[in-house]
Amino acid sequence: MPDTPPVILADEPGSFPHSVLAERHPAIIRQVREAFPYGPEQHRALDALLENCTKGVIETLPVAAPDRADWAAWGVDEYTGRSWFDVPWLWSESRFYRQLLEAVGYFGSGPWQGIDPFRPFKLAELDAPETDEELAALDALDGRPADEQAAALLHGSLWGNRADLGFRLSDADAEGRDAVPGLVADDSATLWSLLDGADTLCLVADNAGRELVPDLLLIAHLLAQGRVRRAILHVKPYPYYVSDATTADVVDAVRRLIRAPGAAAGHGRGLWSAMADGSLTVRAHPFSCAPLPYQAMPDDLRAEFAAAAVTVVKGDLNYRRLVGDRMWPPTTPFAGVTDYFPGPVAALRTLKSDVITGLAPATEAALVAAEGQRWRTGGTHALIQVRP
Ligand SMILES: O=P(O)(O)OC[C@H]1O[C@](O)(CO)[C@@H](O)[C@@H]1O
Repeated sequence: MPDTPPVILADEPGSFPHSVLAERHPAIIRQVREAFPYGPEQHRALDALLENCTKGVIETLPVAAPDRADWAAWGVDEYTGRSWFDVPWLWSESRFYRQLLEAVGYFGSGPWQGIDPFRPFKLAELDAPETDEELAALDALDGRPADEQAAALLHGSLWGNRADLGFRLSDADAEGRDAVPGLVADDSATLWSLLDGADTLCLVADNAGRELVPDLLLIAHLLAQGRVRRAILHVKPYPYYVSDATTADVVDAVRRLIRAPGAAAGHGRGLWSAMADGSLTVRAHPFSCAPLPYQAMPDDLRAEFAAAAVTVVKGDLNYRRLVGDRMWPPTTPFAGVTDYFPGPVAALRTLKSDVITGLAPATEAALVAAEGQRWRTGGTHALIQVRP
């Protein structure tokens, strides 16, 4: 493991992490409030959270909260009573989403129990004309050679990460902006060598909607072609980071595929059967919503990743958790910072935060020359990095 820089905090005004806590989180509260006919109790709690998350300190969860023990294990005693801006950014962001669920009664015993506050946004994405277009493109792909199909589906899954609802709240133009040289690292040949004839693929999903659909299509293709025998799809046990996929979102996405005209429906039916016969399994491990890097993963999850031919980790947040949420020099080897991971691991991510490793010196120099440091957070670049 190379020399380790400190974890990222959000205490520097003008920095990206600071803007997430100071601007993005209040914007998310406003959007959620507008999307539901909540009662006075939820409105009061959302008001309190709005005040607390920018000016207050981290508070405890109610005694009856079902995940109090998890949070105790994840360091809540150390951080309670401290400003949101002074604790590790990874920790404060996760806690914010947990407190938002508390405010809307997601974990309570009342009528709002289990109501996903982000569902309207996720469903709007599934119903968007862009989703129709992406699914229609599958018809043309169907007659192409298997390798070409696989490469297109891998890139669909990768760039699907750009369609991230939380991201768009604060950078509405990001999706349409020109992607200067797209891929800043491309280990896809190594990824294919790990996938070919693999027994088990673990895919750690990120966002629902327009990212989960291509993730599922990639899995459907790999299973149908017999490239992998089984796939395990890790989703979040509860709503998180606005658009992160839960089991309910998997169901919505598979049903969306089945309803679509053309080739998409066949993939949807294939996924439905794969879930029925166990060749596709969905897992929702509590650690998937933990405010900690994967290096701190519990033994049962470690054993699961160790047994996979490769674990594909999707998205920006999972990348931060994979390499540690630290300002590594960009040329720090990816293999070094992931050497703790219990099996082969691949990251598929568009760049939406400062964290980056594994760049060639010439690539970093070209990015800086063209864009200063904007390439780190703009969502216009992507990477496929693999540690076999
Ligand atoms: O959906 P993703 O790709 O994990 O991105 C999450 C986004 O949220 C952030 O954590 C900032 O809030 C960034 O890492 C990223 O922009």
